[in-house]
Amino acid sequence: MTDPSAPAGVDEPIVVAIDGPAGSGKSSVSKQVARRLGFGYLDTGAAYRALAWHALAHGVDTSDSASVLDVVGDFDYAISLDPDAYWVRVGQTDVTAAIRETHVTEAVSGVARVPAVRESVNALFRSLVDGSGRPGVVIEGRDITTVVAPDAPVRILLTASPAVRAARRSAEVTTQSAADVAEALHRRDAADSTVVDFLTAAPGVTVVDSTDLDFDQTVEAVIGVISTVTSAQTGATHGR
Ligand SMILES: Nc1ncnc2c1ncn2[C@@H]1O[C@H](COP(=O)(O)OP(=O)(O)OP(=O)(O)O)[C@@H](O)[C@H]1O
Ligand SMILES: Nc1ccn([C@@H]2O[C@H](COP(=O)(O)O)[C@@H](O)[C@H]2O)c(=O)n1
Repeated sequence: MTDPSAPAGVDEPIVVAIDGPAGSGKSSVSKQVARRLGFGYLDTGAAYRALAWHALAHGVDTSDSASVLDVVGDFDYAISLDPDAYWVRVGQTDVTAAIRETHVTEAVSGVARVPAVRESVNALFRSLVDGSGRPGVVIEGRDITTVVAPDAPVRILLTASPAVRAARRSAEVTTQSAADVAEALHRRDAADSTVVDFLTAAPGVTVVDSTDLDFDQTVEAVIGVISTVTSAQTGATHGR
């Protein structure tokens, strides 16, 4: 993602890397931050979800790594980085809504724990950021601050208490009981956190805890972190 020989700030977008557990607000907050700043928005979880959808469509057992790898070859994935026109496609099929369905959410952790899958999608994420054509990109997921863009100028761990995250997710889901929603959310975090650590901030990563913040306050908090970091860098560039 970083070409050290390129003059800073000329061609490369400013990368805002955001990680956090399920239901912490990564996608909704990142999308709004991107809108406010005129940046692109990259939802990395969508790639894992789309691959899980693709594997299920081929009748694959997503807990079996070898079977998952069998269907990676014809996984034709595309995603929009426009926060006002978000879509996800596999081949000619728009899967934007389908990848949020419960059966896909339940299968996604199996796909995400395959190392070759992670390497492949991480390379894709970096090329999407580089080719965004935007002054910056907000990219969110689980390992963005640590693996995908560890050298990003802005790195944030967005978190909230488990109870608050479960309550927010439960408010969105009408087809399951609150207890079932909470259980599924915590089960997915437990599975995912065996692969990457998104519960503790890596060195240099700023924590934004939205437990006691509403949505707008959380967006402001993230924009505040971005402003602080970018103005400090501008000051350093100008010798201040
Ligand atoms: N600070 C906040 N206060 C209240 N609601 C919030 C806040 N942040 C996010 N939300 C709401 O919480 C819900 C979950 O947020 P979102 O889907 O963005 O989380 P996420 O971290 O991307 O989850 P997942 O990883 O499961 O996709 C959404 O309905 C969102 O609008
Ligand atoms: N950087 C990432 C992003 C996501 N995952 C996996 O994808 C699943 C779905 O992510 P959402 O953000 O859309 O909920 C998530 O549960 C992880 O299994 C990942 O591994 N790394």
